Amino acid sequence: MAATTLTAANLADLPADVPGPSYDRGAVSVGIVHFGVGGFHRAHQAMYLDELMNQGKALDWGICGVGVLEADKKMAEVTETQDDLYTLVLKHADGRREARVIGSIVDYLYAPDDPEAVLDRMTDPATRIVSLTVTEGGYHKNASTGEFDDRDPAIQADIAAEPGTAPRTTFGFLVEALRRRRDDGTGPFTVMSCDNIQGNGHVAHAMITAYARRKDPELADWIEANVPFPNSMVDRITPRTTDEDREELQANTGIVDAWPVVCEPFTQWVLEDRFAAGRPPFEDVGVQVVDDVEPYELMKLRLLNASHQAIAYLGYLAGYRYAHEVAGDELFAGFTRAYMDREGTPTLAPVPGVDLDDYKATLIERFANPAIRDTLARLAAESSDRIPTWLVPVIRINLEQGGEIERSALVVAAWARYAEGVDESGEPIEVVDTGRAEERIAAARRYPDEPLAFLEDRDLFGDLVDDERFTTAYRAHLEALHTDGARATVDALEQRSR
Ligand SMILES: NC(=O)c1ccc[n+]([C@@H]2O[C@H](COP(=O)([O-])OP(=O)(O)OC[C@H]3O[C@@H](n4cnc5c(N)ncnc54)[C@H](O)[C@@H]3O)[C@@H](O)[C@H]2O)c1
Ligand SMILES: O=P(O)(O)OC[C@@H](O)[C@@H](O)[C@H](O)[C@H](O)CO
Repeated sequence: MAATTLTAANLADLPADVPGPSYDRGAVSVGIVHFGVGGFHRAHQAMYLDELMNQGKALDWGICGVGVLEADKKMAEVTETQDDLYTLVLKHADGRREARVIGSIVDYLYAPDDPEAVLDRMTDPATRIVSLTVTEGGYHKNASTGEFDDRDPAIQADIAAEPGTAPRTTFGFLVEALRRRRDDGTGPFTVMSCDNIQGNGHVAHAMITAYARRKDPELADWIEANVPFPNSMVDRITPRTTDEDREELQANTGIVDAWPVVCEPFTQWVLEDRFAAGRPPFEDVGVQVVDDVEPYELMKLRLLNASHQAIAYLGYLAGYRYAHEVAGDELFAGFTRAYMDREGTPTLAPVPGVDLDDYKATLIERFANPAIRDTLARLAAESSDRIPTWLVPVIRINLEQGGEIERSALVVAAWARYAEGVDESGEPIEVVDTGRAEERIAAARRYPDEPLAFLEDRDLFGDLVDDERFTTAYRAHLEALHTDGARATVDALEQRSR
């Protein structure tokens, strides 16, 4: 098969079964600036925009991506070489692949190279939405107090900088751009968070205004009064792109793409309709535009994301390395479903139009899709941002209402066991937890002398360490994980609760 390097000039040479943009990309203008162009943004928001553009709509809502981290340099290089084009490959469970080339991202700026160019884009009146997928850690929210946490050195540098100085962080760019737009009368843009955070819009609002208040209280008041931060629930399992994905794409289609995205066929986006200066007609491509996103996002975070945590640590300790292996193992699938039914679901309000039994069954099927090859390492990274956000609220509510906590306690214990950094076969585990890995590993290794040491961090767990019902379950599970291993511990728990 002839090789086609993915560039604008080569779009006409794409194979017949890989559609490219049907619209004239030259006619697309930027309306959205997006921070955090990673796998998920390219599989989700940019795909929805591309679908709209294929319908001849939203051509004034093109995306300009922005990267603020050193690690984003690679994305800058690839977007430059490929005219911002990339291939999105849906992997069906039966082995089928569906590929298409996405054209909705039309520019990419690597902020450290030219911060003023980013601010120029953000202050252009044509920019009406600034969207974010900057991970849970990108919001600087202290999980325990719920307050803005200014300990990140880059955030501290941006707070200390004089007004008008080029920022380094996402918050720095947002607030400086809003200051300039207020001062020159351009007016606000909408800040649209698409991260997996409960109340992602509310959190973005609270943290960004808290940051702004540290720099300029009047500006913070203006942001409070003028900038909308709609909440959203976003869903599509998007693993990291691997070299095998690149090679497979080339072998199947001839397309040479330095950074394609692979993901599951399922996709969902539920979005609140609060925008300062208009929005694309998202509902025309299946986005659910609703008044209140909360029931949907709690359902997703406490069932899907919290279950991912259950799968990650227990599965890894048991010797698995991929999510589908764990979800395909009856014991672990049963445990995960029981967590959902007995601990996650009782904390949820009814979700309009959703049958939760179907939803949960579909989740196990999605996790079990063997084509996705989502690694447990991805799911087990950044645990300090994830367990407190998704699982600790479930535990708290169940403790308050006398509900079950056994399985959640086992997941937390499995995190502690995983954070010791050695698996059940004595192999080292790479614990990825930005800014916290060393401290988490040290706390985990205080077992067995201090069995509750891992829970003592109140930033992460609040007062769980003081709750005897929780600590009794946690201690027993942690001990069982050490003496019997993950599989036997899960098995014993499931036998007991039959
Ligand atoms: N991958 C998924 O399955 C999935 C699904 C739903 C939602 N999400 C959300 O999207 C986020 C990103 O996931 P991804 O798969 O694209 O990850 P990724 O690693 O591919 O990309 C993450 C992007 O965020 C940027 N980023 C990270 N920390 C940042 C910070 N402090 N400030 C600014 N930018 C920062 C990175 O530079 C990168 O561009 C997740 O954390 C989650 O909230 C992901
Ligand atoms: O990407 P994170 O850090 O929010 O969480 C890891 C996974 O649970 C998550 O990426 C899921 O795959 C995703 O939320 C599915 O929509």
